[in-house]
Amino acid sequence: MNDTPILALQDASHRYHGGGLSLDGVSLAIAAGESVGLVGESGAGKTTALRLLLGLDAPTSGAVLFDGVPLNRRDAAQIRRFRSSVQTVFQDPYSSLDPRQRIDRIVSEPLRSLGIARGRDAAVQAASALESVGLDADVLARYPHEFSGGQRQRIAIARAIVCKPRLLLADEPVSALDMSTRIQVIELLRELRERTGLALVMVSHDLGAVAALCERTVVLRSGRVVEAGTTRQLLRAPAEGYTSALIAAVPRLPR
Ligand SMILES: Nc1ncnc2c1ncn2[C@@H]1O[C@H](COP(=O)(O)OP(=O)(O)OP(=O)(O)O)[C@@H](O)[C@H]1O
Repeated sequence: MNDTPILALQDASHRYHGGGLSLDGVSLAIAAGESVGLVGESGAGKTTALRLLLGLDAPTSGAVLFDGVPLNRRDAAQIRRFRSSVQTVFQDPYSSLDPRQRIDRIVSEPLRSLGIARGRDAAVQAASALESVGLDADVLARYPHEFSGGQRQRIAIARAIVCKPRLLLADEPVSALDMSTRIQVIELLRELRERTGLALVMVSHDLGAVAALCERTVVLRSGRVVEAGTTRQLLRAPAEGYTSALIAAVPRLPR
């Protein structure tokens, strides 16, 4: 069995141009099939950590390791492997789908850009990805504006899983949705993970969503990890006052 994490931050720090440290010596590893929640108050560094994990920004010091090897944006072969293994879902399903493209083009885009499939093969795989998020193949010829927020987030998830990645990085994937849609999308992500073994890193303000989806939770404050452990343990008996305050800020959380 291969124990090397799929993706890891190794003592990673990051500084935006002209600013202070947005991330300060963070280590975090995600192994196959794991689910990790990243929580913390606004400005804690959650999105920065996710941007480093996605290779969108490079750490100022420390490293991002993909399958144990430092991620190098200039290594085209590695980046191609990375993109077929690590996919992402963003917060806003209204801005994340190109309004001028039909759903079949949107969902099959990773297959074409990664050279995995084209034409009829890509269409078949897109239809299958849509089916696995609970949408019929008849949505393929339609455009994003014809769908609700929850349906759009399903389409974004279909696009993310069409190339059968090992890890999904999700930045507030349910925050823009109303409560009942939120529960459905959480249930969909949970079911996808169970069925495919997809690993998940989720940034969320919603500790209820983290409790439902993530076995482990990492708490960030001012760019540092202040607490990390199983989500169950952390929610029941937080070691840090900061974590207790985050929990107390959530109106109704299953305990
Ligand atoms: N593009 C940027 N340029 C300069 N500073 C930035 C930039 N983006 C974020 N920062 C700063 O980096 C720090 C971490 O921000 P980050 O967005 O990672 O936090 P976050 O935990 O995701 O917050 P939120 O929950 O509000 O999205 C903050 O102090 C923020 O002001």
